[in-house]
Amino acid sequence: MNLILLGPPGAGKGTQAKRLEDKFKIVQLSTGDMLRAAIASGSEVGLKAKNIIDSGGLVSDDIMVQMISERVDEPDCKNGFILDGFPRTVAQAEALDVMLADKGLQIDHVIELKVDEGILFDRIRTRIAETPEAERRSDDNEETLKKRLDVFKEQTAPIIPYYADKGALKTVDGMASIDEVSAQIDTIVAA
Ligand SMILES: Nc1ncnc2c1ncn2[C@@H]1O[C@H](COP(=O)(O)OP(=O)(O)O)[C@@H](O)[C@H]1O
Repeated sequence: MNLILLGPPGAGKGTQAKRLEDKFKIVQLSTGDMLRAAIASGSEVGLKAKNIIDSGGLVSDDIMVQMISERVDEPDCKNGFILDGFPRTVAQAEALDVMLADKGLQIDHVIELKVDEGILFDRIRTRIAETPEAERRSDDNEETLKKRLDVFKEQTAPIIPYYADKGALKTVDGMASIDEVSAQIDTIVAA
């Protein structure tokens, strides 16, 4: 089973992806985590990505599509995967369709976690406050947060109608409790 989790920063994609990993023995592919690992390793992609991420912008579609394409080919993805943070632009969504078709794969469910903007600010502010500075993500700060939400609205939100038009989109109330959100997702994937 292959899934896409969609939603703005702070929507709870990572939390739900972890639960889905355990429940269905499929792997979470978080492009944010993959990029942070690339930065930590000092790879060429990491060097290109660092300043972009710290400013709240988006890494180029080419780099991201290549990164996901290679990752999906790894053996641990054979049971299925959860895309978290990808696609983030309509161009990425289109490239994903082509890439998966080439590999003979498909997405089974596209699940949007819907959360009001004010709540997102509160959640991320709490995440910042509760994480010691040394462990904090370099893009978890007030200035970058606003930029990340703006980038989501401008560049990522258009993929919601992209999937809705294909009849592939399921929307979940991301403001419900973590357990309720999981239950809603379970109902969708069981259908
Ligand atoms: N698919 C992608 N395309 C372009 N940039 C990405 C992508 N995924 C992650 N990034 C970069 O990594 C940053 C952190 O991503 P992520 O951990 O998913 O954060 P968020 O908490 O905003 O969902 C993004 O702000 C962006 O700079």
